[in-house]
Amino acid sequence: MGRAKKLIIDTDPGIDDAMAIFLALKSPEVDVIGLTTIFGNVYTTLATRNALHLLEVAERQEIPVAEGSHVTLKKVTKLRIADFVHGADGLGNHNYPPPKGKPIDQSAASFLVEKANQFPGEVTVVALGPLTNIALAIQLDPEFPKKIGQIVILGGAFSVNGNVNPAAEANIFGDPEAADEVFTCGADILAVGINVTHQVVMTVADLEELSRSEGKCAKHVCHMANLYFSYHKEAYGMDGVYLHDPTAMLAAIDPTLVTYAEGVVRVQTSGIMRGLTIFANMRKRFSEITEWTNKPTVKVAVTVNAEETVKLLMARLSKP
Ligand SMILES: O=c1[nH]cnc2c1ncn2[C@@H]1O[C@H](CO)[C@@H](O)[C@H]1O
Repeated sequence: MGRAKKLIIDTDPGIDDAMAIFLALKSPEVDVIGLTTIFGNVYTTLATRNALHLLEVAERQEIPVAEGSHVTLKKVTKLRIADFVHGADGLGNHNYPPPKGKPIDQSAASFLVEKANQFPGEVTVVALGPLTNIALAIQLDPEFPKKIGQIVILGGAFSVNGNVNPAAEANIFGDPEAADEVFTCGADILAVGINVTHQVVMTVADLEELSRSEGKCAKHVCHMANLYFSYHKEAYGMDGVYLHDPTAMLAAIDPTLVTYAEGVVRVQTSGIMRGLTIFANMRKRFSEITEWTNKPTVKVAVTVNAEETVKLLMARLSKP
């Protein structure tokens, strides 16, 4: 095996974020060099606290946590927080004790820029929340898209309904202006949308199996997961949960788990379809110039090996 891929996780923990973070920490293919935090499932301050808590549970406190933006790219402070999915504390309403660790004295955007400069072309960012920090990194250093290795985005609803409303997926809806800036920045981007993550489900039986494992992270996931399961029962009538963030993380770890199409993605930033992601494939040569013309292309995941994805997540979380 080659050298481990350097990874920064931009995250708003979140129960499925917790699974994805633990998964990365238990995966030899990647070396997690930092966590950056963002609002989304919780406010940014709580995201930072939860990131530090999860590193403590995994006994990986040496990994730096850089706090991200508290507001959207347009400085909007009224945010939509998904406490009804993850609980008021973001981790299933258990009010875990405050972490001992502290975030580093550097913003998320500045940390992202520093690492991209320190290891040009070598750093993968897995973005599990709204894309504000990544957009701020691009504004801070316009060369960031060229210097970052890859950005794997958990976000978007490509040719399917959203989960905030029929148009928009939660992470893109959280900051559509940032998302449009990131999708068109020219970096090597792989977007994993809910059209793909809705195929990857952890069942109650999977959870029970996980709870029998000796893994400390697995046990912690099981402790947190109840509320996430009851939300899916209520919202979708299902006895299982969508593995959004772990699927994006596994696509970064093992790209062969997904197939993708390549084209230009633009994000709707106004009106009733704010947050809509529209992918233009390259098949038609439009006679007119459109908002997609001459923009850099990105990769958008189309299919996923769901069975293998769930299996890998379970195996890795179960490691002691
Ligand atoms: O209904 C919802 N509203 C807001 N956020 C949600 C909802 N369902 C899931 N997520 C969260 O948003 C990301 C995927 O879109 C995931 O991080 C998931 O935990």
